[in-house]
Amino acid sequence: MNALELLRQSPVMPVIVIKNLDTAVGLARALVAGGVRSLEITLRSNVALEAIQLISDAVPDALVGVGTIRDAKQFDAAVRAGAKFAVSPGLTPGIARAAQEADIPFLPGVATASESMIASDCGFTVQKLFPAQAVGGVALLKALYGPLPDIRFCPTGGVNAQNARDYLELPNVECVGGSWLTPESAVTKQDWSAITKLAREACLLIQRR
Ligand SMILES: O=C(O)C(=O)C[C@H](O)[C@H](O)COP(=O)(O)O
Repeated sequence: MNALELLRQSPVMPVIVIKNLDTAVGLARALVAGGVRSLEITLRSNVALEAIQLISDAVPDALVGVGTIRDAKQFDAAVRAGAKFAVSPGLTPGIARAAQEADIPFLPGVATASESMIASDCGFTVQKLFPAQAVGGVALLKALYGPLPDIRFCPTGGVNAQNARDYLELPNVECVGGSWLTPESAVTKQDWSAITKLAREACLLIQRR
């Protein structure tokens, strides 16, 4: 699977922080039950790698990836844990090398035309616009489409059920990312039916063009 095919799995990529390993499998199953298969497990907790391994083993229908990659070491550790794709809020030369060597889709984070061009130069033409709302949102993506029409984006950061559709209508957007499918209160209570409902609503609400 390449990065474009990854983004086409579902219109929304949940950005997930697993704090308690006991919630990992239930949360993944709840999202998959709602139609959301690609799961970005961020390296923002100390159990993230274990969670990637656990979900990969226990939920075969999930496509488990890693997020918040900040250096090459983390990239390699995530691949060893079973991550099937990787996402970063930015791009460094070390991460670019690790991603070129690894045989998994990688979305570098970009926020400007120059960053998008540098990432594209490194071979990554499918990118995460981050933090999407803060750096210009829909207007920025429309502006980038003129000079950089071949680049495809997954806007993330400030995207939610209310504005996701505006992003998905753009020709250079394949998928949006966000944390709104996994509210901490529902995860803590292990209210999996609430999570499944949010995932299902996201898939229904967000009509592809
Ligand atoms: O952890 C990462 O790798 C990030 O890039 C940050 C996430 O993309 C945002 O935290 C999601 O943003 P919200 O949906 O506004 O909560």
